Amino acid sequence: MTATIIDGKARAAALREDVAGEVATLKRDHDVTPGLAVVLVGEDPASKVYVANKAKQTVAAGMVSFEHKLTEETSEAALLELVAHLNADPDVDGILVQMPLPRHIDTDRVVEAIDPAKDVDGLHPMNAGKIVLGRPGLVPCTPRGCVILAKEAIGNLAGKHAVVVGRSILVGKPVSLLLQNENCTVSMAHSRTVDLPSLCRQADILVAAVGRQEMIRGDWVKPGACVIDVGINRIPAPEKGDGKTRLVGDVAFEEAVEVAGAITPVPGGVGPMTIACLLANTVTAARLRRGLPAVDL
Ligand SMILES: Nc1nc(=O)c2c([nH]1)NC[C@@H]1CN(c3ccc(C(=O)N[C@@H](CCC(=O)O)C(=O)O)cc3)C=[N+]21
Repeated sequence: MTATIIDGKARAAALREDVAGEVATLKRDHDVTPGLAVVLVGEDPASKVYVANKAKQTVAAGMVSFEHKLTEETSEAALLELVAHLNADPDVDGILVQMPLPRHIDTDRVVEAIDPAKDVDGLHPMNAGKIVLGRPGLVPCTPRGCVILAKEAIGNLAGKHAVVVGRSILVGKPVSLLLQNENCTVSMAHSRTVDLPSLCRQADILVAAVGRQEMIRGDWVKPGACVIDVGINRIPAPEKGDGKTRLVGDVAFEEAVEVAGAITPVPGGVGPMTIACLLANTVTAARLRRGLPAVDL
């Protein structure tokens, strides 16, 4: 059996269309154009590419993009000052500070300085707390993308056993909570889990968010399971030419595709959903900030 490949690129394009429709409605009915500010500190090449993609897709959806590129040497105080400025700017509905930040900057302090109402990354403790409580709020983008893709593949998730491998603040923890809110039975696995392969084999939904290339093998996958691969690992690809690289996930795709019922590819799976969900959160933030009800996106 060969798994259905879950087309994250197509699902993300559909979500961006919905976002563009809501942006047009906001403009028509309320004369509001949502604005997203993205802050990049330093010269990390991968981050630069992501930030450029975010800006392009923000504009394509009809929103305004504000890009702030700061040097690697930027002080924490200067970054906090920029965040305060963006918090106060009425044209800014969403603020995203690209991670990772340089080592001399305290990431938690920066995240906590962002107005929770503008925290389109969903990382502020206030928004994290709302997920725990199952209350509506701004939800982290990659975890939300995982849930949307799982639903795309298997529909209602209620009663499914989801195994989440990885417990990071950015993905593992929030995706576990979102899956619980979808009425899954969730197991959270991590580096100290005993016999990880056999736990994974019990998963109807297997979410791989460890950041280790191809760690999850085909024989860890229950036949017919839905596999969501969050990993974005850039590895050398000498077959493509000198110095070239390619992306691989946390799942050994060629093995898992033979066993799973549905699987996300890397690239073209969760990655594009992350940016589409960021745009959706920006619309949600723009509405809520003006006392308008959130729309389902
Ligand atoms: N504050 C913050 N929020 C983030 O959401 C955030 C961040 N910092 N720092 C870095 C990670 C990483 N991230 C990705 C977004 C899109 C793709 C994506 O679109 N990937 C494409 C391929 C891109 C390529 O070819 O390089 C794909 O998987 O098909 C990947 C990774 C967001 N992150």
